[in-house]
Amino acid sequence: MSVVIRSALKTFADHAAVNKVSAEIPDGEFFVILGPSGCGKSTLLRLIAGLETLDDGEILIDGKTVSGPQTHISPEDRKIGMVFQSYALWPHMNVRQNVSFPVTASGGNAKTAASIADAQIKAVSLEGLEGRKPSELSGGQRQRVALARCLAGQSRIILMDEPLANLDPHLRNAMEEELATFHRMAGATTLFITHDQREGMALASHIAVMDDGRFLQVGTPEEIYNRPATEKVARFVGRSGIVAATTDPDGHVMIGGKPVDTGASARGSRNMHRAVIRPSDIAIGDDGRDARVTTVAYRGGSWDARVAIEGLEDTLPVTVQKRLEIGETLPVTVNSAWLLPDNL
Ligand SMILES: Nc1ncnc2c1ncn2[C@@H]1O[C@H](COP(=O)(O)OP(=O)(O)OP(=O)(O)O)[C@@H](O)[C@H]1O
Repeated sequence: MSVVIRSALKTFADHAAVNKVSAEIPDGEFFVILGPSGCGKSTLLRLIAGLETLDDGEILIDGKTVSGPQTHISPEDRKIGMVFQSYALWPHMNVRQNVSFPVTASGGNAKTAASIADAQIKAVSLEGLEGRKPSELSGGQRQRVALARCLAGQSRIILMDEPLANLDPHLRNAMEEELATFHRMAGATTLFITHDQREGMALASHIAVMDDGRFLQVGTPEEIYNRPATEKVARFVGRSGIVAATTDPDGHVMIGGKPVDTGASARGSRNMHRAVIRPSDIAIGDDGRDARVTTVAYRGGSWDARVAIEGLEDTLPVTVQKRLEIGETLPVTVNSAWLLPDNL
């Protein structure tokens, strides 16, 4: 089922938590809303779920208005599956009963419900805990029960509010893969919110980068990474350095006095630009300029570092295959860059 959001506005006191957001999410998408804490992600999801009313605008599910100026369909009539930060499990039911609840509640027989529940309990690696009550589980285990229950409901639209936030990194990676597999199999339209750009990039078919109640950019993960629309998007997604670029009289784009390839970037008519430099834009080799290492972090097999080049106002990200010391110098060449379109 498709979800269409038209100029959705939600204000708390004087602050627009969701400020005229629009998006068209086709059937079967894995749509990730990515943004820092407090940017309005949860409020937007709650509006789609029907847990909040709109101040203005409209939300349509499968072409039908569910929230609008004169309309507010109740959450239970929207037929949406939800996994929110608060797990909202039934405290008196054990794991199997919780997971099978959506099936029994919609009239499925006990045998079908148990077999669907067991498959989902296995998918989230909770076998052996079927008989436990939520109070006898860890936070991460409860989150997995909530996820399994949502998957068992077989809704055509699933809303997820940071469902993996309480899991340890190992389990989180495994659950990401489970989610991606489940999505490929079931094909339910999924709206997933996170402040973790790595997780968002891994799961999304499209990402909306949200800040201060607005969508800054909507695109595929590759578009958002390779062609960020604004400096905020470039800084929020992936590693980057953002520096001034100029166009010389022959039309070459120059960074720190050297020409760079700006690929598909639009240039506009101005000769001053802001340029985004990613690790893949940088080569390390003998004919480069001296760059001083300012930070280093081991990433398992490689090191992520930042380097400072005299005359450039931001440090640049590099990935190297050997240990570096802070303060040492590397020969660095900036080969390419993306010119930000927001200040053309
Ligand atoms: N019921 C409410 N009453 C008043 N203000 C609220 C309410 N719900 C949210 N807000 C405010 O609206 C803004 C957006 O909140 P929201 O929970 O949607 O952000 P978020 O991006 O989901 O954050 P997080 O990632 O921390 O959960 C915040 O400034 C928040 O304080």
